[in-house]
Amino acid sequence: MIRVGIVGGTGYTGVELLRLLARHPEVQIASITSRGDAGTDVAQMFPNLRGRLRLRFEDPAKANLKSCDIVFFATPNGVAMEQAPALLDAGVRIIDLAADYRIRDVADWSRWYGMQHASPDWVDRAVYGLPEMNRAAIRNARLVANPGCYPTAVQLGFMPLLERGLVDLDHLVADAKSGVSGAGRKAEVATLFAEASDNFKAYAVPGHRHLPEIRQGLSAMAGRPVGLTFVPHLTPMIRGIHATLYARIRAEADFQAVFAERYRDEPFVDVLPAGSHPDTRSVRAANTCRLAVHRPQDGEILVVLAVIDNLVKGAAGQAVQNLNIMFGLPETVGLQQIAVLP
Ligand SMILES: NC(=O)C1=CN([C@@H]2O[C@H](COP(=O)(O)OP(=O)(O)OC[C@H]3O[C@@H](n4cnc5c(N)ncnc54)[C@H](OP(=O)(O)O)[C@@H]3O)[C@@H](O)[C@H]2O)C=CC1
Ligand SMILES: CC(=O)N[C@@H](CCC(=O)OP(=O)(O)O)C(=O)O
Repeated sequence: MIRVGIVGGTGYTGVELLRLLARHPEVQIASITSRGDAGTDVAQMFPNLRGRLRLRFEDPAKANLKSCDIVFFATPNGVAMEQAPALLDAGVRIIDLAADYRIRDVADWSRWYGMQHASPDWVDRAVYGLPEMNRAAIRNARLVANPGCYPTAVQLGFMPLLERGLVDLDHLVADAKSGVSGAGRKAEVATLFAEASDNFKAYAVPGHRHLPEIRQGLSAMAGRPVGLTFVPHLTPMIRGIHATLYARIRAEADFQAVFAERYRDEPFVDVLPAGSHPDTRSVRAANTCRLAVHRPQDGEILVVLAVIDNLVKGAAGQAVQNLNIMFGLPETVGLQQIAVLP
């Protein structure tokens, strides 16, 4: 059994990791931490786990994380960069669900995240954990930077077009909407029920911290820097991301066939039949990205629709997919959940 530790077990991505890993046949959860709730029974905090897990939260300062084969950091930005290096030096492999190791340009990361990087040497050695793009490198990675939720949906949606150079690379547009769990479990006015329900708004239009991450990924796919406008929105859903992507056609192709071919062997990307409109609820609680490609009015703009569950393919599910790849397991182990409808 693979011994797993989770730092930051009381947040939304933490409990999502627990939901997935509790039924993973090759994994034993050895340790899960909380600073504020050390000693509390995990199933007391998260009743969905009653009868499935016998585990207590441990103080991160006292937890024996070095005895683990792999540790997930489900913590705010800036925690893994401080704590991961000692574990890496002890031979523990790491998957960071936060952004500490996602951006290769450390100065750029510091500008967007507003802090100095505590372990810049590890940034070069980290592998960006988008399996559909980086599967081979993830296999041997010691440190995986799990992608952000918006970046997962936007990169999977644009990838087939950019890899083949089919669209104008200078004027890509990503208009994305997220459910409220994307903001985490911490108390915040913007995510109060009375603020976020029955409401809809854009935010961070001048620049969201996922912009450099998405641009970095899209530029790697295209083989040169891309121009991107990215506008996130908060919707009154609990889970889900819906990204509507726009690109001007540069070379003619059967775009439906391009998407179907690119993702034919991908277990977690579902290209819908031509004319489809994917629902966020069709991926709720599942590690799936559903895509549809449209060419409205046979015009010169392609529209790609991409939906994921921000907590699953956008975070914990993708992290478990990466664990499976890193340990040579079939990629779908523990990740076969069907989305919950209605
Ligand atoms: N929510 C989402 O959809 C997505 C989130 N992410 C990223 O994943 C990470 C976790 O997100 P999420 O679960 O939503 O966040 P939450 O705010 O819900 O949870 C954060 C967790 O981190 C712990 N924590 C906070 N500070 C520290 C610290 N200094 N040392 C150790 N533990 C700490 C908290 O526990 P305690 O205070 O008890 O110690 C808590 O369990 C974030 O970086 C987020 O950006 C990525 C993709 C999607
Ligand atoms: C709805 C909402 O607030 N979403 C979050 C992004 C999700 C996230 O956690 O992203 P990182 O992993 O890069 O931090 C936000 O816009 O800040």
